[in-house]
Amino acid sequence: QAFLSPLNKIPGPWYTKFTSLPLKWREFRAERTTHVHRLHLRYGPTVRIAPNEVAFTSMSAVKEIYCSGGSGYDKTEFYDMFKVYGRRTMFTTLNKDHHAKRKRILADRYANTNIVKRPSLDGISERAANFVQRCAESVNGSLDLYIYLHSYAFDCVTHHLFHPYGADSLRDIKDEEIMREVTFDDSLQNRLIGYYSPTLHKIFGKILYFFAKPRETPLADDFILGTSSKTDTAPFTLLDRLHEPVFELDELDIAAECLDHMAAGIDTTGDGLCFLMWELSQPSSANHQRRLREELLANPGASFDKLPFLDAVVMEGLRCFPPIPMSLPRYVPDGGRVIDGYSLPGGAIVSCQAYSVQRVDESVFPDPNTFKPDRWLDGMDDAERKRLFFAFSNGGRGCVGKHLALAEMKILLRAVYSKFNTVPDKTMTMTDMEMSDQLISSRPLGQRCLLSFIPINEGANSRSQQ
Ligand code: HEM
Repeated sequence: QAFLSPLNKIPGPWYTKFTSLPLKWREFRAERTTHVHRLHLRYGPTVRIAPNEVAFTSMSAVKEIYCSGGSGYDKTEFYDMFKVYGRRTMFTTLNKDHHAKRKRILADRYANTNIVKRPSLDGISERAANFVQRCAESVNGSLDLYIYLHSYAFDCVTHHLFHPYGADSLRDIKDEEIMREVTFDDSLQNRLIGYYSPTLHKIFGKILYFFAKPRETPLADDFILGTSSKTDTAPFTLLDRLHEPVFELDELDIAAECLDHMAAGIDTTGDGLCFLMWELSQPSSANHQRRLREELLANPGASFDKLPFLDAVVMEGLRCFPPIPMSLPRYVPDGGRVIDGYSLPGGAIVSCQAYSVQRVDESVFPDPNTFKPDRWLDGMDDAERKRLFFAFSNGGRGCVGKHLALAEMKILLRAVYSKFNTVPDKTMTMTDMEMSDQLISSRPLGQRCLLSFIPINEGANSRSQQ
């Protein structure tokens, strides 16, 4: 059968005609993203990565797979691994009609007009101030950003879901424990075995426990189950919307949706900021850090979304270090489709990964592995760059939390870099910051990121403003 597959015309290593084992091996080793990227560099923008799976990086493929008909092709059962409390949430619905129904309920709370409302933004700013307080306390030592940026993201996302019942993990150790439980989860291998071989997982589940831990988040479950039943949260919150009787969602549906959004909001924003601040702290970025500070100090009253260099820094951070760098798998619809000139049968799995989409086409992103915020300030070809920006995916199933995430990132960076220089702690190694893929997101391998915060004194201020 392998010899007759319509995918045989697609470039790729010979073994992908017969087996997906090399790909699965990389997944188990938390290295899928770089494996797929290397295949793109060797075989081009379209590459076969397994007998029934093809990866793309072109703009036309992104449009076809993720945007055709509004929300693109249906998701694959890969997303079953993210089901919570046995329920399907907006993120885990596979079929686009089911998805559209749920999105109609939720989208309003994530619209930019809702995010920029005072009580929503004030909550983010307060949490950024709590973070800066941590930085100030660490002066003359170092701060583990990995921990505290995840705390910041946890506090911000739960503020948006539950205010006034959001978490306060930057100041309260009990809430920090919840964040640690979610963030230090190590269930990748266990969940992959459950997905690829449910029978093996069932038979050896108990023995497996000692080698590959399942996902267990009792503290987070308690927090969500306790909080999602509240009916008096602020009007801008997601929970307020979910409780509207007209939607007829039961308690478990509501809890599952909230847990999903909480998880979606912690690692993504936390890791995105972590990789970005690490990069900004490198000697090679000293100039970027200086320019960022100059812009912030020269415009103390400007809105966080009206600062061009800050925007460029965030865009370039998400381009170089997309928190979800990995393939977002979709099924080719019945009847088959042609993508980038290749005929694909219905049921084939196709995907794009942000890490490669944002790197492979060097005519749009020259010198793709270098962090260069200025590329986003060059008016030429701006539309091309934005069309290939895939960190939040694209189309109707793209990230609903995008505006919230961008507000959190910019408000935090403004608060920090208006007050401090950052440099890496001497104990950090480059290996600590290598990508370690999880099911869909990637985190720093060492799960630590120590930086030193050096306050900007008045003298330095006036020098940098000259
Ligand atoms: C920098 C931060 C973030 C990045 C890079 C990011 C990226 C993404 C990506 C790539 C997807 C599509 C996943 C797929 O198709 O499999 C997605 C979906 C989603 N994101 Fe985010 N995200 C971020 C922050 C957030 C935040 C703060 C929230 C909010 C609470 C959030 C909630 C969601 C939800 C609910 C979905 C599912 C959307 C749907 O299926 O319609 N994300 N995100």
